[in-house]
Amino acid sequence: MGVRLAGVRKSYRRREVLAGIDLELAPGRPVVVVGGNGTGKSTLLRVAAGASAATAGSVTGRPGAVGFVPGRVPASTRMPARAYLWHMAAVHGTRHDPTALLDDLGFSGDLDAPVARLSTGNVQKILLAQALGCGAGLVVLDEPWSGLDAAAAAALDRLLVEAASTTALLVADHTGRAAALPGAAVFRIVAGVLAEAVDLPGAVHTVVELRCPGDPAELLRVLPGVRESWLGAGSLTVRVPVERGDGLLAAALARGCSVLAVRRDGARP
Ligand SMILES: Nc1ncnc2c1ncn2[C@@H]1O[C@H](COP(=O)(O)OP(=O)(O)OP(=O)(O)O)[C@@H](O)[C@H]1O
Repeated sequence: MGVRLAGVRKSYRRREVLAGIDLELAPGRPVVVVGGNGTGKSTLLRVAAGASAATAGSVTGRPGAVGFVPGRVPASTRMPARAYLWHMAAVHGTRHDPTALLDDLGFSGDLDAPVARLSTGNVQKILLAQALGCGAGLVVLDEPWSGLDAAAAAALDRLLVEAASTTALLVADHTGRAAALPGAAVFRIVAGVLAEAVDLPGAVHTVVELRCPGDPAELLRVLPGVRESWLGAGSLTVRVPVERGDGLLAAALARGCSVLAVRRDGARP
């Protein structure tokens, strides 16, 4: 059994960032979250990893040890790198040598220097080593390729392919590398909920301009297949894969929208 997020919501003050996330994380099906800045990727990852509490909903089946690379460097990294790795290994309750992955990743810094004084790429390698080297049942990685040189990035590709078959994996990534993992399911967060898998390059889309009653964010949660949306003066424009166009139109009409324009948008690069 994997890790299950059900109806997960997260608000900061009155702003709801996650508005009902349902997600299953299990070995063999790495889940990749892509999308624009501020859509809630890091928030979702923190909640899944147990680093932040959901406002509502549940996360069940989370294993005792979670390997987590946060989007921001944690304060504990004032510790020397070696001490930090052993500290994290103790936190994870593992007997694995936490420095073992550093060679694979091409770590070139001083293990006795405080993590915070290492170069950006070497800090990232320390964070990856503690997350991937502890035998965790769940690994959550926020932009794991960030700051890595080409050799380290390729090494991480290999490590993740290996990890994904035995470990539940949740990755936020804008480089496109995680989406290439075998069996990857790719999602976007649209209006606080997970939207369907992102299309492969070359997919043909329909763009529909609508005038709709009510809250557009609320509507976007129920319109099927939306890949992108734009708010105009009194209109909402959405892009859907061409095969989802009819379903989108039917759902929009059922919600009282009128259709202002429909165009075929051709292949995207
Ligand atoms: N601790 C916090 N307190 C208040 N607001 C927060 C906090 N963390 C995130 N937010 C807000 O929640 C929203 C989602 O942020 P989040 O970092 O999850 O987005 P993201 O998709 O990971 O963005 P990016 O691609 O820029 O990293 C943003 O509007 C952000 O300002």
